[in-house]
Amino acid sequence: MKANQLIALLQEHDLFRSTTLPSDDTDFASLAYDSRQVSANGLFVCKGFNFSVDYLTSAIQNGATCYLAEQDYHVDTPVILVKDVRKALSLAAQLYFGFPQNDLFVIGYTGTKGKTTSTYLTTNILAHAFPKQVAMFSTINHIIGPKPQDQFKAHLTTAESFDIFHEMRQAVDNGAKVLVMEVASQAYLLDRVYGLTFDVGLFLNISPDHIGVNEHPNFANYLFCKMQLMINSRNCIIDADMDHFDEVYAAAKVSTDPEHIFTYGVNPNATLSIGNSTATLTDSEFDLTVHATNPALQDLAAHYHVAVPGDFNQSNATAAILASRLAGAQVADMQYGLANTTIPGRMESITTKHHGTIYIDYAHDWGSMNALLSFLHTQFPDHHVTAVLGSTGDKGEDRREGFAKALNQFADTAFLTTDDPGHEDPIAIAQEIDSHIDHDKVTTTIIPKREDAIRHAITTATNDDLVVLAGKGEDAYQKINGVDTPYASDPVVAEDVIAGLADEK
Ligand SMILES: CC(=O)N[C@H]1[C@@H](OP(=O)(O)OP(=O)(O)OC[C@H]2O[C@@H](n3ccc(=O)[nH]c3=O)[C@H](O)[C@@H]2O)O[C@H](CO)[C@@H](O)[C@@H]1O[C@H](C)C(=O)N[C@@H](C)C(=O)N[C@H](CCC(=O)O)C(=O)O
Ligand SMILES: Nc1ncnc2c1ncn2[C@@H]1O[C@H](COP(=O)(O)OP(=O)(O)OP(=O)(O)O)[C@@H](O)[C@H]1O
Repeated sequence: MKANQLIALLQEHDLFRSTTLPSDDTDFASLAYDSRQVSANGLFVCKGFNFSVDYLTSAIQNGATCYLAEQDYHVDTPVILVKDVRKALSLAAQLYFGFPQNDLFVIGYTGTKGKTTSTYLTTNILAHAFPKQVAMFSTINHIIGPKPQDQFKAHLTTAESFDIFHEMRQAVDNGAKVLVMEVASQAYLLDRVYGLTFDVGLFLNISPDHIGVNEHPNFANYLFCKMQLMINSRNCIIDADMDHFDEVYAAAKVSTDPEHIFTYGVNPNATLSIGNSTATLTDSEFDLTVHATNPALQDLAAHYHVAVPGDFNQSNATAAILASRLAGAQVADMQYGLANTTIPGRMESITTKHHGTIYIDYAHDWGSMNALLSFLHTQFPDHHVTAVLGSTGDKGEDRREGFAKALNQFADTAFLTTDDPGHEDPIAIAQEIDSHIDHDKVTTTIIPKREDAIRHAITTATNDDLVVLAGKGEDAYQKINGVDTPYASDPVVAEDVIAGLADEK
């Protein structure tokens, strides 16, 4: 990467301040933001809340011949000074990896809930339409090519900019033509996708979450960050039924012609309206009606079967239908993809012989718990609903009252237990949830050990009961005192309990 090209790009974005490089003809052999990843003749980027000048010293020892930063650290190495280092890192990564986004149709999902589910649904539709050409960056894992080694676990919902463009380059080199990715609000807060224009940006919903230390200072900032996806997308897709719809639509209109803004939902005025919806305990079906003259959308008026239950998953599926049409998929691809996708830890179900239906679901805030329990309560009003849940320690304290609110409305029994307590006492967290419970409506029992709570819930459930194991999905750990402590995972514990029940044999 030539220094003069980087400087020109930074100037274009009004980010460049000055440099002490002796010549702007310098050619960097590598780029890194972690001192441990620096190699010979590298450019090292100094950023981060916990940045230490020691990292710069060790980067220089490891081969950095220049650093890029917001301040001069007065080390005997040339510097490129910039106004905003996170934005500069994103641009430098795009230049270094040859702007891989230009060879991809990039679809980005934001929303408080449903990003992972919709990303999986879209990926599977597109994988049917364009085999071996679809990359995916989700909270659960990343796919950057068709070989087994091209799939790996994710660390963040949206990775650091350098890693995004690095993986995009690898995906393109492995033959990808489309990328489906999750865009967390933090991605805009921390400029992880700065300078990236999405071909399609989807806004699924918003409810208060991720507000606090190291996250957003308030809801307005959370909404503002999420809305940046609309401003940075060539086509926008928005849930017509969501809170703050008008603000999100207005953000989309800032940079996108209304012809390229699409809406969906049960709302009869949406571009795609969901109707004739039917649900079983384990899946659902619906029809779509098209309210647009755009000829490219007309055949989407069809019948769809989704292999995951929940009315919210019909919304996620419809978002995926619109996004995959814009990427070129046919209705047959959509019908196939939706009918054949399950998402790890999202509305996974186990049907027992005598202990009802068990759901393993990642619901871990009021919005998701409310969506899940209200769906079960409304669709299956005669069934007894039991929930097993805790609430995370060290963050999201208001979730505790939110869970109680959802339980009071839609559950009959709750086993309150441990869920990533961090540095807090899980029993105290459970008691806090319990303090907001209306005990005339919900019977609660606090059982600290999660495995025991699941065992009690399943063992005491009878034929038509619905048992929700909420919050952990397929996580095989509990975050306790800063350590990811091994935990078998909810589905494994549930299967184990069922296997041990005499009447299930
Ligand atoms: C508050 C926050 O979001 N921090 C993220 C941010 O950290 P940062 O840039 O401040 O960097 P830092 O961790 O302080 O480290 C300082 C710098 O020193 C470097 N370093 C460090 C050690 C060393 O030996 N040498 C060295 O050079 C590091 O590479 C880094 O560049 O950038 C890092 C990647 O460069 C992220 O790993 C880190 O995420 C932390 C772990 C995190 O937990 N983030 C959460 C809040 C988050 O981002 N969540 C969202 C949303 C999830 C959702 O929607 O549910 C997500 O996208 O996952
Ligand atoms: N469209 C939706 N509206 C409300 N709740 C939803 C929706 N889609 C999924 N959920 C609920 O939210 C849970 C998490 O879903 P998913 O993992 O797809 O969302 P996410 O946006 O990736 O979440 P997170 O940011 O917490 O990782 C699901 O297990 C389900 O209970």
